Amino acid sequence: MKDAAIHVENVSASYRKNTVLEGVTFQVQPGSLTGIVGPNGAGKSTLLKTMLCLHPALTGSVTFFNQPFKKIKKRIGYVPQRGSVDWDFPTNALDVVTMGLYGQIGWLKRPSKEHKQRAWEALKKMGMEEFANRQISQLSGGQQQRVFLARALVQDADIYFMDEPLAGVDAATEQAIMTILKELKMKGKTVMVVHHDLQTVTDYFDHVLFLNGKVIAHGNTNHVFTKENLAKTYGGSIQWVKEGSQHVVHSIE
Ligand SMILES: Nc1ncnc2c1ncn2[C@@H]1O[C@H](COP(=O)(O)OP(=O)(O)OP(=O)(O)O)[C@@H](O)[C@H]1O
Repeated sequence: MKDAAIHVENVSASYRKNTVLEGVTFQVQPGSLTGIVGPNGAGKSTLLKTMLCLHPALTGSVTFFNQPFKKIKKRIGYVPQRGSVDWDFPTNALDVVTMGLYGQIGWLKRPSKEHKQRAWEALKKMGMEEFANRQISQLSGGQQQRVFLARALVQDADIYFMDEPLAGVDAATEQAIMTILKELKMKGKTVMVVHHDLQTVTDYFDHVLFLNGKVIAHGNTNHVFTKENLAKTYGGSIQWVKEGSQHVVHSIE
């Protein structure tokens, strides 16, 4: 067995007295594309934040390629939930993407022409080059999401965490983002994505982590994405609907 890209052991987290995560343990292999699913309030965003030291863990440990976050943070990319970002911050799309390079540039140094060129290329890859000089507050939600993806890409990380990158984007943006995520996986990168659309889990992800305060199930999508695990995770808040000859799952939260 290869060294785990991510090893989470017995992690618990809370907001004041409200325990949100309890005894979360799992390992993720390099080169996998994992969907994190669970109902609203299950702790999915908190899990990402705790792994990235943006929220304190009460217990447990998290390592990436056997190293703590602090030692390896330049190799980790994060796309936060769109709603958690201050989009009024006065900056343009190209500068947001260039920020993804600050680990390499150094915070007090100015980006070189080559850095700007790399940022521009990442924007281009996301089909956003014509918006390079546009203030981020003047982009649509899907365009903002593409800019954040470009920022993560330019970083050329080994591990990526993305919090609902597909929320509220149109079908074309969804396909563009999924193409990029599958390319990252093909290059051997490890990607974990918080995801809400249960219908696309089997198409999009090779692994799935069912979370509801604790890990309900985790593993290869073909083995783990079952009615039983969906019921254990969502309780009564899912429905099976007959579409043609198949039953398809819908979340009704
Ligand atoms: N900053 C905060 N202060 C207090 N409670 C919080 C805070 N952030 C989240 N919570 C609570 O922690 C729980 C888990 O929230 P979290 O955002 O991690 O869930 P989630 O699974 O990502 O939910 P969703 O699918 O709705 O985005 C919820 O009950 C939420 O109300």
